[in-house]
Amino acid sequence: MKHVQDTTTLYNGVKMPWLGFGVFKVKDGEEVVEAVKTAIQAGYRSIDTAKAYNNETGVAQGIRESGIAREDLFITTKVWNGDQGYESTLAAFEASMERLDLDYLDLYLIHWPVKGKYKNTWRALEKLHKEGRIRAIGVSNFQIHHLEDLMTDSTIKPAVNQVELHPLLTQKELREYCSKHQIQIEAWSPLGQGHLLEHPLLQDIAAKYSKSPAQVILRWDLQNGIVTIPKSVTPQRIRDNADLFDFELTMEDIERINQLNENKRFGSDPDNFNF
Ligand SMILES: NC(=O)C1=CN([C@@H]2O[C@H](COP(=O)(O)OP(=O)(O)OC[C@H]3O[C@@H](n4cnc5c(N)ncnc54)[C@H](OP(=O)(O)O)[C@@H]3O)[C@@H](O)[C@H]2O)C=CC1
Ligand SMILES: O=C1CO[C@H](CO)[C@@H](O)[C@@H]1O
Repeated sequence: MKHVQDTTTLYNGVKMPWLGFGVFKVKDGEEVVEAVKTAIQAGYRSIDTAKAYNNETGVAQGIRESGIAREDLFITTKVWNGDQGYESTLAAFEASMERLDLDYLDLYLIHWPVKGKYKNTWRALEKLHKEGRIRAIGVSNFQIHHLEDLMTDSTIKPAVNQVELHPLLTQKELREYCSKHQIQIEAWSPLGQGHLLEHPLLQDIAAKYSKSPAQVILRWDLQNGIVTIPKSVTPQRIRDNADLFDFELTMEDIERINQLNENKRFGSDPDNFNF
């Protein structure tokens, strides 16, 4: 990847930017409007929201005010746990599209693998995809066993699996499984929600390249073939997190970062969540 707008090609041919802008915990209204505008100005072309983030309306306003053409953007939202099931997912999708002020969506994800529900939810996503309402459909927080189960009797396989992934949770097995099945891995909380930025090894590597620890982690994602979606409401950080294309980590430094894995989660465990 050489440029902020470079893309990965999903197995169905859809192009998805390697770098996206996450908006979890960004308040609807002025905060999210300004953050989205700043991100688009800094070169981000992908925005990751969810019904659960309660800011789809503000995301839409930020996009409108940025003046960018719709076809130049890649918008992701997600079906929330309480909406899972066939009919309720179809209704939740229409409500998200209304709030997002869109007539097609780039990527719709099942937010969490709700037991007994996610297969019927997937049927709804397949229908919307076949109708041309969504360019790519995928999942989030799916472990290998959830993916195996989903793919045993689905006609379309997920194009993306968005999971918690950062240097303390490198998800090696899941990444290998997804790579084998041409499912693009996308990292949520890539900066460990900000907790990883004081890590001595990351600070050491950052100093060597005259970059920040955040930039080192995001570059580690990109060089590992992982789509990444850092969040910030701080204009300078939004810009810095997209300034990743003037340096390259050596294989040795990538390996040093890989060794930090502790299987440590900052978020919930997909096998043991309760929302
Ligand atoms: N599918 C899922 O279940 C989930 C998906 N996500 C998605 O992933 C996105 C990213 O994850 P998120 O949990 O937000 O956490 P991140 O790992 O992106 O970290 C965000 C935190 O790091 C701080 N930060 C960002 N950039 C820098 C920087 N350059 N230097 C110092 N601090 C920095 C931010 O502060 P500040 O904003 O104050 O600048 C914020 O506190 C979410 O916004 C959401 O879109 C997240 C969780 C779950
Ligand atoms: O994306 C996420 C952030 O918001 C949700 C809770 O409000 C989380 O569960 C989820 O993983």
